Amino acid sequence: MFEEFVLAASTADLSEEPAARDHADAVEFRLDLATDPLAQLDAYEGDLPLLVTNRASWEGGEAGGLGRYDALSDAIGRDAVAAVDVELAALRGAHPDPAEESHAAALRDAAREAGVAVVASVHDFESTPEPAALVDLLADAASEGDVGKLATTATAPGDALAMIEATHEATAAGHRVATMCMCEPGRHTRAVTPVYGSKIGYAPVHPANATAPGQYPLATLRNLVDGLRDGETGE
Ligand SMILES: O=C1C[C@@](O)(C(=O)O)C[C@@H](O)[C@@H]1O
Repeated sequence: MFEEFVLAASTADLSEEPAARDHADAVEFRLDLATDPLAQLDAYEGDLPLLVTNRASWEGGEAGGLGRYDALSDAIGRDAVAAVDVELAALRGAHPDPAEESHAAALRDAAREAGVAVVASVHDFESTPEPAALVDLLADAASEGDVGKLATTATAPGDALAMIEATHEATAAGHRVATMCMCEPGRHTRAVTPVYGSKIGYAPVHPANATAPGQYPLATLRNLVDGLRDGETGE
């Protein structure tokens, strides 16, 4: 997974999968936003492979404490689960609780054992650092996972340019990355960074269920990414 660009329909509700199938390559299942996530996984009969995310509250999600690793460990044992998201800060031991690092490392080992890809992720909910700092973050993330993912907050068009440049540089340096800016000034990066090597896009099936600010609806992002790649918009 992630050799080619993967468009993930981001959702807390796996019953959206049939609606996602026409446009998505995978489903990002947000365990932290879901009701009864393990029961939803038990009942899942969809076609699309799942990327499971249980975003920590200290990284902008709703999952509190180390218990979130239990749900992820359970999830990666399922056939439908092809990838798992783990926060880079935990993998790097940058979190104040040292148990985060050991839990994250154990989860990554278990994922590798199960043939499940690891997305090492970083979020900045305030700003977009300079391109050189972004490249460093991407290199760190890519070295900890099969893909290094970076989502930052754009407050001006220059932030989008910084992310595009960093995506290009990190990819040229041989790192497998996924990049995007959150918020309106950076929205177009979601369509454009795949041209420079970004390997994952995230979009809600229904705009009302967006999992981050500035996401395009799924069908729109599919159309934009494919249009930029193939020179056709499908319209
Ligand atoms: O990390 C990401 C990227 C994201 O924050 C976005 O900006 O699209 C959406 C999240 O659901 C996902 O886990």
